[in-house]
Amino acid sequence: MSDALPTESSSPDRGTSAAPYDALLLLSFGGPEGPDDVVPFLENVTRGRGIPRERLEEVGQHYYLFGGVSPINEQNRELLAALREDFAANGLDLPVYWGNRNWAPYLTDTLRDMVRDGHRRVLVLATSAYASYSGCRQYRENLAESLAALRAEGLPVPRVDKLRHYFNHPGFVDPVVDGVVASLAELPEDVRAAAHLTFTTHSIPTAAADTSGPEEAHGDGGAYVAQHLDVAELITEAVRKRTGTAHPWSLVYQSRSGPPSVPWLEPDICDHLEELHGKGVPGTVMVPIGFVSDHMEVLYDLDTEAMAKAAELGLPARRSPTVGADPRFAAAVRDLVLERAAAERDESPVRCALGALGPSHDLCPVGCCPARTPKPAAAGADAPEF
Ligand SMILES: CC1=C(CCC(=O)O)c2cc3nc(cc4[nH]c(cc5[nH]c(cc1n2)c(C)c5CCC(=O)O)c(CCC(=O)O)c4C)C(CCC(=O)O)=C3C
Ligand SMILES: [Fe+2]
Repeated sequence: MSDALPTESSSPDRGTSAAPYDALLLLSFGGPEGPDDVVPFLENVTRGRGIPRERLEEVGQHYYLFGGVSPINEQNRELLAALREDFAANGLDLPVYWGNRNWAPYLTDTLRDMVRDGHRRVLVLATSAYASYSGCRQYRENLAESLAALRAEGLPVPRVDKLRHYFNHPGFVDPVVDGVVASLAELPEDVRAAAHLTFTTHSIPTAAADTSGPEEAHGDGGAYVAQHLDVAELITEAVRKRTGTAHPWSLVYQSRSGPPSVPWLEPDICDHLEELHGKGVPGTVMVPIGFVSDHMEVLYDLDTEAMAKAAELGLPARRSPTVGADPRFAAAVRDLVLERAAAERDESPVRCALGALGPSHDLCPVGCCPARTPKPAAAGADAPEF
């Protein structure tokens, strides 16, 4: 159980051995890099997922507004560079690769390269910090599918493990706190002290939220909502320590898709901005804690749509940055890699985590974040063959 693990709020010295691992794989979503990529990208994302055609056309327009380019790939290149730099500077000799679910470089191609380069024990960093089907199990399904493809090609199949959820690692949280403090300072002085912190994340179907994480661990909203609430609370407290102000806050949702008949997590951020304004709140900072970089869901759904809503209401608003390629995040990944490597060597490492929930599990338990239609998933307790 995670609550029995020794926990620290800052990283201990862990040495430099990643053994038994021989490579790290950055696993992400992928995004289009030009107008011709947009439709094939959206087809990849939505294959078999029942998203209405109108929603797809609408989301396509979001990408065309930015020349058909999502910033996510460039941001992952920057994270890759930050990881390599941090590892090299700290004596961690572990090659880092990058593969995506929905766009080149595709996961299967990257894993094939890794195997050809001789790697057999691969650790995976997914660019989602929380538990959920979309942010965790779906990546594990992608891994299982790619490993099966390699096996079908007659290649050796590496063993893959996935790093634990890092939403409450100080290297993920601290840069966000800095960003919130800076964004508050950019609000007009007369609204700053009473400004509301609007924490935001991706909406998902309530059924997916309720079943996220280990089944027995959480109530309504599952691990997904519980983890976001924990992060929101600890960021608010860290901001209070820095500014002396206990800002009121809420957790809201964005980027909903799927048919209206299916319930998703609410309130939507734009409805919430209206509500805040109606209650006389003088200003807000939107804090996208659900995302690891300022990709399209941030650039469009927050910077374009939610900002337009705030302007329409006359509500002063700022959007604080995501962690991106912050060197503290790169150092956090190194800490998590060394922690997991030590755990694999049965060394009972100290786990670094903030907040009330404690460090997340290393190995997703059987049935964690279930899919609507069960598929093989690698890197979990229900996937011993990988
Ligand atoms: C929890 C979560 C994260 C965070 C965790 C993580 O990062 O993994 C996330 C990230 C992202 N989602 C992204 C893009 C899209 N997500 C879609 C659709 C969906 N996302 C969902 C959930 C999540 N999504 C869900 C439940 C759906 C419905 C369909 C389904 O069950 O799959 C669609 C289809 C059209 C639409 O409905 O919007 C698109 C285009 C991009 C790329 C942005 C860029 O290009 O910069 C990123 C990082
Ligand atoms: Fe998404």
